[in-house]
Amino acid sequence: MKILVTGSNGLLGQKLTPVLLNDKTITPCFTSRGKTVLPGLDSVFKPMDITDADAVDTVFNAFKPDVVINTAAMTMVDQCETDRDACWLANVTSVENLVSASRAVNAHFIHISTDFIFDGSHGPLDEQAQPRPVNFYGESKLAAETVVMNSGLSWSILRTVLVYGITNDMSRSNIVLWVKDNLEKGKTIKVVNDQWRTPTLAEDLAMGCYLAAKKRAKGVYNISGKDFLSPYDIAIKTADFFGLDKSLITAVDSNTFTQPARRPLKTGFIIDKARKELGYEPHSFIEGIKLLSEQILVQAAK
Ligand SMILES: NC(=O)C1=CN([C@@H]2O[C@H](COP(=O)(O)OP(=O)(O)OC[C@H]3O[C@@H](n4cnc5c(N)ncnc54)[C@H](OP(=O)(O)O)[C@@H]3O)[C@@H](O)[C@H]2O)C=CC1
Ligand SMILES: Cc1cn([C@H]2C[C@H](O)[C@@H](COP(=O)(O)OP(=O)(O)O[C@H]3O[C@@H](C)C(=O)[C@@H](O)[C@H]3O)O2)c(=O)[nH]c1=O
Repeated sequence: MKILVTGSNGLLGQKLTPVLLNDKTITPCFTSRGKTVLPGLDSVFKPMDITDADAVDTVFNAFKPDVVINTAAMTMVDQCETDRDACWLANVTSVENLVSASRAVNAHFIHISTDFIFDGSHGPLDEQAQPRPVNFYGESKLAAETVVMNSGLSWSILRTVLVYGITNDMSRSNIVLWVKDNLEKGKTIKVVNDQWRTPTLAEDLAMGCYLAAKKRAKGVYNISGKDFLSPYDIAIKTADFFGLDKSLITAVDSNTFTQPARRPLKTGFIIDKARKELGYEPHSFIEGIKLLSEQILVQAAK
């Protein structure tokens, strides 16, 4: 099975890499902008900017993937709110490019989506929940889902939530590392206690992608963690785990703590469908940060 990955330098992309390399029945092609950030990948890496339709067509026609896993996106939610053209180009126009190239080689298309397509009025949500985005990033990701659903391809849409983990040279941080970093520096942080998520270990999301690819699963699947937590809960559990000073964490609500882009209040996913149909089973949040802490130690020892 030939699998092409987009955004392979990202958090999910870097976690997908060893999973696919470990399965000798898979011939991978990892792609992202510029050079690969992972050592030893040159023979299975191709630079590919997904907003460049010609580049996408050239790589697809040469590799002829059986399955495509599209992890690439503009994921800085606040930047998406202000730079809407760049957001739409990366998150929607690019998906049109990838879908068109996938059609030419009849590939199964796996697209990664988000809880931010929902309005946060209630949660946790199953796959039938009605989308209503409250920020532009969410609008772009919902538009991308529509492109995929109307593509005529065999497709999976995997929705996830608040991904955390650590890799080399990440283009964005995540809540666990942000909390740990600030508390280690003795900085106070204000953290919301009225937003709700099911935070997702990047390794679990990568496994969900792998399971969907192996089965060429058709339809929408929620692939997230299984603990329903507020960012404040996440911060406290992170501080407890790493033995950091919890008094530096102040609980606030979303009226007092605002970001340029609105966040949906209550999301989080029900993952029963992925469990039943894909055999997906995530780590608990505590198991996840334990794994992350072990990786931090390994990185520090290098
Ligand atoms: N992180 C999260 O909390 C969540 C993420 N998701 C979704 O999961 C997917 C993966 O997210 P995650 O790995 O965390 O995000 P990252 O930001 O870590 O990775 C995204 C990758 O996409 C690449 N990319 C962006 N634009 C292009 C382009 N034009 N051409 C090629 N590559 C491009 C980036 O490249 P570069 O490194 O050069 O910037 C980056 O490596 C995304 O689709 C995101 O919307 C959904 C819910 C939660
Ligand atoms: C920076 C910050 C965040 N928060 C809260 C807000 C939010 O609920 C949570 C994470 O905020 P961030 O801005 O770090 O992350 P955010 O941009 O909300 O993360 C989103 O990323 C995109 C890609 C997705 O698809 C979403 O699922 C979601 O994971 O932490 C605070 O309470 N205080 C703070 O100072």
